[in-house]
Amino acid sequence: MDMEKVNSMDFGEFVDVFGNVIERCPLIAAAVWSQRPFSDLEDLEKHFSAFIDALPQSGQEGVLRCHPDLAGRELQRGTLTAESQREQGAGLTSLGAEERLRAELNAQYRARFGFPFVLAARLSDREAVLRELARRLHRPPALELRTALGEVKKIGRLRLADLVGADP
Ligand SMILES: NC(=O)N[C@H]1NC(=O)NC1=O
Repeated sequence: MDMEKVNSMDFGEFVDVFGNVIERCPLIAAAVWSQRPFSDLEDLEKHFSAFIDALPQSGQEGVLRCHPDLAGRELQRGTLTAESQREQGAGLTSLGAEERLRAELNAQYRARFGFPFVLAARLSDREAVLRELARRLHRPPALELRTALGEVKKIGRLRLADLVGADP
């Protein structure tokens, strides 16, 4: 799909295609549509990021809360969005002690910060997820909010590249 095609999309089509660039936040795609035309993929990506940056803290936390737990119950139940399923399904299924430790750390993280632990799964692997969970769990909340939003943007960048980089 090229940029000319993206810029020619009507509102409904744009939200259908880009509505899950930010997990379960089609409102962001809806707002970005108003800012077309986009010069290239990077420009499109900047608009998604800028929208997130401009949100008040409650909105930024809301964006994070729209994410499923990483390798959590939804992965096992198969109720993730198609994008999340692809990202998490590849390398994050595991059983037994590791699974329990990850669930426990995910729960501690959510209890401390009030949003789920978010990490771009496609740029990571099982061991790194556990390492990062343990490391980020004890950081100051303001710093952690910034880091988590950075991961949301990385996930969005990869999803956009899948969509726009793809052949028509
Ligand atoms: N919680 C969390 O990080 N979720 C995700 N990460 C990712 O790469 N895809 C997701 O759904």
